[in-house]
Amino acid sequence: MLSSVAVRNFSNSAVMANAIKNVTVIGSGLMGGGIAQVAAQTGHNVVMVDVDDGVLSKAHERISTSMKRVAKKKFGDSQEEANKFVSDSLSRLTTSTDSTASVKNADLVVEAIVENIDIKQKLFKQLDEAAPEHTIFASNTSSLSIQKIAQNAKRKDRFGGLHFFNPVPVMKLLEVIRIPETSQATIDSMLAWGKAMGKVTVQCKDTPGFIVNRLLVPYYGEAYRMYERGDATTRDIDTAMKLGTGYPMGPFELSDYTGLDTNLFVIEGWAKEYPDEPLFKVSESLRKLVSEGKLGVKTGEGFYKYNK
Ligand SMILES: CCCCCCCCCCCCC[C@H](O)CC(=O)SCCNC(=O)CCNC(=O)[C@H](O)C(C)(C)COP(=O)(O)OP(=O)(O)OC[C@H]1O[C@@H](n2cnc3c(N)ncnc32)[C@H](O)[C@@H]1OP(=O)(O)O
Ligand SMILES: NC(=O)c1ccc[n+]([C@@H]2O[C@H](COP(=O)([O-])OP(=O)(O)OC[C@H]3O[C@@H](n4cnc5c(N)ncnc54)[C@H](O)[C@@H]3O)[C@@H](O)[C@H]2O)c1
Repeated sequence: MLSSVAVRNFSNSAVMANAIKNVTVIGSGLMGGGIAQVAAQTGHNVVMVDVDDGVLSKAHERISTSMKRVAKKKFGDSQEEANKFVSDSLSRLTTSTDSTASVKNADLVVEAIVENIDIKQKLFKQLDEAAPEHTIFASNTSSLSIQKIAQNAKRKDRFGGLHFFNPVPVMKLLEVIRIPETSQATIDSMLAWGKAMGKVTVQCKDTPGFIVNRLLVPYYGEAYRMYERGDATTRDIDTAMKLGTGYPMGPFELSDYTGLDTNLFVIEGWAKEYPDEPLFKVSESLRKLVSEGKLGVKTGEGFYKYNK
């Protein structure tokens, strides 16, 4: 359902931004769960979609735990207010395994499924046929081109990137990405929604890695190469970056936190696309850890060991 400021002339960039009330988040993993959580916490009606009910119920549990942490911080000693915040927020969150049915009332669809171009393209083609005309589509991709993801969708003026950061309930930044066809009304709606989500927005063209990951990838790469040459240990590199620059995590801790499979997927894609760029060369230590199933915090071991 659209609010009274809603307008339907998407070809006119001067029109007022659409107020986004109903949000569908496709993918309920690390990122989709976080996006759905924050959207529900900030008063949006949210449908969260994944491939089966088992995955969705685990995601619902994680969201509920995280919401309690947020509520504790927000309301301190007032248990009553904290409980109300959690139950009101959860009442706005529903789940579904049917992605096409889930977009019937959506003002905005945020896709946060696996980082695979073919699967993302296929999904958006189906959604394009099912969603109302006014619905805005966005991808939370870390590394893929938004233009390529949008390839099979007709609504290119209502397509963009909304790149959140992990953990979504904590990280304040939202990158808003435009492709050449994205209308100004769509950008305005996405910026307004980002603000309503409590995030600080920055804008960027559809360039590899947008702002943050374009800078983060060479940084990781240098750290991995320093370790592989034996110049310093992972622990000392992490300590140096935390205490020397004030970063909350060093590059190896952050890699384990994000997931080494995700890191490998990103860098292999870029190495293939930009074979002459030495900054995008795949790291052998990363490749080895992933081949051994050591994916970081989620599997109990990556560059470091974790208690599961
Ligand atoms: C050559 C080869 C190179 C190959 C490299 C390829 C690289 C590819 C890179 C791409 C990867 C994709 C990246 C993605 O697209 C973009 C990103 O997301 S980048 C990652 C961004 N995130 C960060 O940088 C996180 C940095 N870390 C932190 O900010 C903190 O460490 C932390 C995670 C917030 C945890 O903080 P801690 O203090 O350690 O732990 P606490 O548990 O005390 O938490 C602090 C504070 O936060 C609250 N909190 C934490 N987690 C949650 C949660 N899930 N839900 C709710 N609240 C949470 C917690 O309650 C605490 O609050 P407080 O009590 O302090 O008020
Ligand atoms: N992990 C990060 O730190 C991070 C940060 C920013 C952006 N991203 C991007 O966000 C996206 C999701 O990453 P993630 O870390 O949450 O992954 P994840 O593996 O934790 O979650 C992906 C979820 O999508 C579901 N899924 C897969 N195909 C689906 C489909 N067709 N329909 C519905 N659900 C489907 C999976 O079952 C899984 O639950 C990726 O594009 C990733 O690049 C990741």
